[in-house]
Amino acid sequence: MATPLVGLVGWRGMVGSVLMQRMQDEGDFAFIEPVFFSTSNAGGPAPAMAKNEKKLYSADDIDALKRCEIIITCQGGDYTKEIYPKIRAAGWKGHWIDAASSLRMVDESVIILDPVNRPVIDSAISKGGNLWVGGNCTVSLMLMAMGGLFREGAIEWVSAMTYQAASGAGAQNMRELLSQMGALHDAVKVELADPASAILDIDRKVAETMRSANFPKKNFRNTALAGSLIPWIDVPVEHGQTKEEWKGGSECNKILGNPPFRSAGSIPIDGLCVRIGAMRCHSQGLTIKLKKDIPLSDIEGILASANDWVKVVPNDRETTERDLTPAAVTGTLTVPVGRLHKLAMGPDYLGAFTVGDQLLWGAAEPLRRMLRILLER
Ligand SMILES: NC(=O)C1=CN([C@@H]2O[C@H](COP(=O)(O)OP(=O)(O)OC[C@H]3O[C@@H](n4cnc5c(N)ncnc54)[C@H](OP(=O)(O)O)[C@@H]3O)[C@@H](O)[C@H]2O)C=CC1
Ligand SMILES: N[C@@H](CC(=O)OP(=O)(O)O)C(=O)O
Repeated sequence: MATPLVGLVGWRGMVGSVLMQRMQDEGDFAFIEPVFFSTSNAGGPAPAMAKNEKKLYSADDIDALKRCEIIITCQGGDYTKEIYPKIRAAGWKGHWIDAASSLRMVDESVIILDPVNRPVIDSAISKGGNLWVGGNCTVSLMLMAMGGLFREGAIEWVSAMTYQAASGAGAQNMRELLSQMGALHDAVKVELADPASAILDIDRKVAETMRSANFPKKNFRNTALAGSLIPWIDVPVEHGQTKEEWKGGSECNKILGNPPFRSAGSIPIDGLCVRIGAMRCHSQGLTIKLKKDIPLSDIEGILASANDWVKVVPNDRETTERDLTPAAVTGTLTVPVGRLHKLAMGPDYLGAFTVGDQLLWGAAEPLRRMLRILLER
């Protein structure tokens, strides 16, 4: 391919900014002619990565979008729902790479996570596929961690209990989490400075503060996250699940190229999704029913060999406290998996805990890797 025009939409948002940084880190701009789009500042200056296309185009301008051989969008689902049908109706045959969930489950899309499903991607490319959608962050991070056991066909079912960061709810929610932390600290800072103060007085003041009307909680739908948690993510769907929980089963099976979730031949994957006060790392406690008893040392080898980013953390206290936390993982591509041990239910039940940065492998990284796969064909 000659240097292709690649349209970038949503590049200044939270996911888009992480994507731009990763593309710069990996030298991706050397292989493309970027064309930057905006929903709010058409005609303004494009960012520093621009080469010949120095101004921002309107993200609604179908003719400008159609010039691009590849479009990457992190603008969000509403944008995708409006523009994708229009650009296809206008006859555009280029590659659309999307962070939003809107097109994940349509027949013609592939959910991209190439360290896990490169054969599914390659097969779609050979058949002329041109719609590539990043997976849900929790799903992608679980598959990056457990990809080895899925690849070996060793898993009968998975229950994933999640501990999801504020970033998954958006930039405003990250800010609100910090405001909540600050408000709680402010409420008791005098008592904290006095070593003789009573801890139960501090606790009572903290509880009163998080329940008070002026506690900053608009973005979290009037619920405290700091000092608390929220066991509900996204809208309700069928079977008592939230949409985030439904994505676990539906998207995992699609990524792996299995029959659809809840149909014969698919892997049951289900659990409860919970928002906690981490900034941008999602964690998950996994219960895995294996098809047979596999020795723990073999399991560790299978998991560690699956891709270059998964890291098996020994099941000891010191290493776990050091390496298997959001604080250790945030801002990195490493996906540690640890607490590996056989559960009391039997030798074919595996317990595991994994952590991953939901803006990297959970959002931006699969998109830029898909771009490179298309450029390197
Ligand atoms: N947050 C997440 O964890 C994940 C999100 N996604 C998907 O990515 C989409 C985008 O998410 P996210 O990046 O969090 O959304 P953001 O709200 O951060 O950015 C979306 C757009 O908002 C506009 N915008 C308005 N004000 C600002 C501002 N002050 N700073 C930056 N941008 C601003 C920008 O468009 P413009 O430049 O045109 O004005 C930007 O592209 C989501 O809708 C979702 O579909 C996917 C996986 C994970
Ligand atoms: N829903 C996820 C974030 C997200 O954007 O997911 P999706 O890409 O499936 O819409 C969370 O709250 O953590």
